[in-house]
Amino acid sequence: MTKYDFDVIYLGGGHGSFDGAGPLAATGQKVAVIESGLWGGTCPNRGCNAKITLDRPVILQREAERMQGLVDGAITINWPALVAHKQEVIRPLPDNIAGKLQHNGATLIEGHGVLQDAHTVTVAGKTYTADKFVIATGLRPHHLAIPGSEFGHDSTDFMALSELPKRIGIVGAGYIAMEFATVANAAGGEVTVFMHGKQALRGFHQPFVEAVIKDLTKRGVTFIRTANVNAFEKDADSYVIDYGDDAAQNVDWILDATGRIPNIEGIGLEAAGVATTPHGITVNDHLQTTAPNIYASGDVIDKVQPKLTPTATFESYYLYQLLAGQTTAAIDYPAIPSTVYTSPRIAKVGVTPEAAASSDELTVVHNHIPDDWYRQIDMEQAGDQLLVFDSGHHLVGATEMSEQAEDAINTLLPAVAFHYDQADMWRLAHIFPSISASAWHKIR
Ligand SMILES: Cc1cc2nc3c(=O)[nH]c(=O)nc-3n(C[C@H](O)[C@H](O)[C@H](O)COP(=O)(O)OP(=O)(O)OC[C@H]3O[C@@H](n4cnc5c(N)ncnc54)[C@H](O)[C@@H]3O)c2cc1C
Ligand SMILES: NC(=O)c1ccc[n+]([C@@H]2O[C@H](COP(=O)([O-])OP(=O)(O)OC[C@H]3O[C@@H](n4cnc5c(N)ncnc54)[C@H](O)[C@@H]3O)[C@@H](O)[C@H]2O)c1
Repeated sequence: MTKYDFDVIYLGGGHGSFDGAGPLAATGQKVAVIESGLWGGTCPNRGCNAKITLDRPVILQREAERMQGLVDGAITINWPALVAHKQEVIRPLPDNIAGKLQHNGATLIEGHGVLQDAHTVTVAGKTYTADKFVIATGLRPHHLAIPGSEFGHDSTDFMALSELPKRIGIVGAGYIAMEFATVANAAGGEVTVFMHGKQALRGFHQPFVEAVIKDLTKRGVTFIRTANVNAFEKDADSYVIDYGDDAAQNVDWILDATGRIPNIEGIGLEAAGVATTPHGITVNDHLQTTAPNIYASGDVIDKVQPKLTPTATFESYYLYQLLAGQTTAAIDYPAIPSTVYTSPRIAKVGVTPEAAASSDELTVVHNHIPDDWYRQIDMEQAGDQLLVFDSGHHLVGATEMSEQAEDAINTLLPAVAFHYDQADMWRLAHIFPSISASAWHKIR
């Protein structure tokens, strides 16, 4: 038994924490998790799970649209019912996550934790000590520092709207802007996206991004490029977005989707000797901060890997293995996949086609999605896939724009992560017909 109350205390109860805290507690270590909001953090309550529930009818609407003639009638989205359904779906998640942690033997502490030194945290006036800490406090929405910024809302506010406003102005052109523009447009909103620069979704294959923008434009979304949004104003019953010299637009609701920033202030990191940058907590290749007994996990880390749930889960599980003494190795990240849940989606993993273009060792294979008989079933009319192979025909990267891109890319992950050769690829027998069989057919 250590001289501390706990072996490990986690600050924050999201994926960066609970995916590893549970298994660690199950080994018999004394583990506590502190959470100031909902158990499970952003992803289940106001991120991935919540968002994808709102997306599902959009997919149905698009599928019915493509299949007109085989099915009759357009699908319209009942927004209030959809938001209520989303709430029903996600309501049990915090209790489920908390219950699982407790079942594994972890102590749950509710409240805002503040480190007092490298071994002590206070929560609502109570003090707890630990041999080690894991900081997993995540990100919060960035708000533009402009006059009237208080009239802007964030993604959590959007997903809680009981009525969909008529005219919606979205500032930013990243994941949240593009996904929520898709949902709001499908549900009948008049959407304008104010882009900071010329490109949306930097980091994704731009021809795919432009195809999605073109499709959304055809559906009535307005994209204003290089909009210098410099003020929000109240105007009777509506709001005005000022975006340049004499350029302004009236809307009923404003989504400020200009990024997310790390929760590193007001939690005692300085007192504990934990160094930070504006992008988050500085860690070494063992996710150890500048205070040797304090680790960090998830979105709050300053890192090159994408700040997504699969990354947070991977880090959390790695820390479990490290703190349980099962490994001493540095973290070895796999290629982290990601998807923008527009319709069509854009998904990617590993080496990009852009990086491949500047290498003599890599080959890019192009597949046009509508040529695949399996995609013809639900009449996909647009979409492309780019596969990157090395000289030994190992798949090292893939990016796809299609209605089922997230599943097509997901199924290929083992080939990328484990460097499958042709023999390995043929050892797998996929359920047929399926999106997996369709995707694997293209890489063998
Ligand atoms: C709208 C939206 C959609 C998203 N969609 C996707 C998606 O489709 N796929 C995907 O992979 N990722 C998605 N993400 C990103 C994903 O949600 C995050 O990468 C993931 O939640 C990170 O987990 P985390 O544990 O690091 O942080 P979080 O889940 O944010 O957890 C941090 C927790 O710490 C708590 N906390 C902070 N400070 C303290 C303190 N001092 N004391 C106690 N508790 C504290 C917070 O309340 C929070 O619960 C989305 C994010 C958003 C906002
Ligand atoms: N499908 C997914 O996996 C998913 C979905 C939603 C969110 N997320 C996560 O949440 C994070 C936050 O999402 P996000 O869309 O807010 O961030 P983002 O970083 O993806 O996009 C931010 C956007 O805001 C713009 N911007 C920045 N400063 C601006 C300014 N001053 N004026 C106007 N525009 C400005 C940027 O150009 C960019 O287009 C993502 O990076 C991702 O980690 C993931």
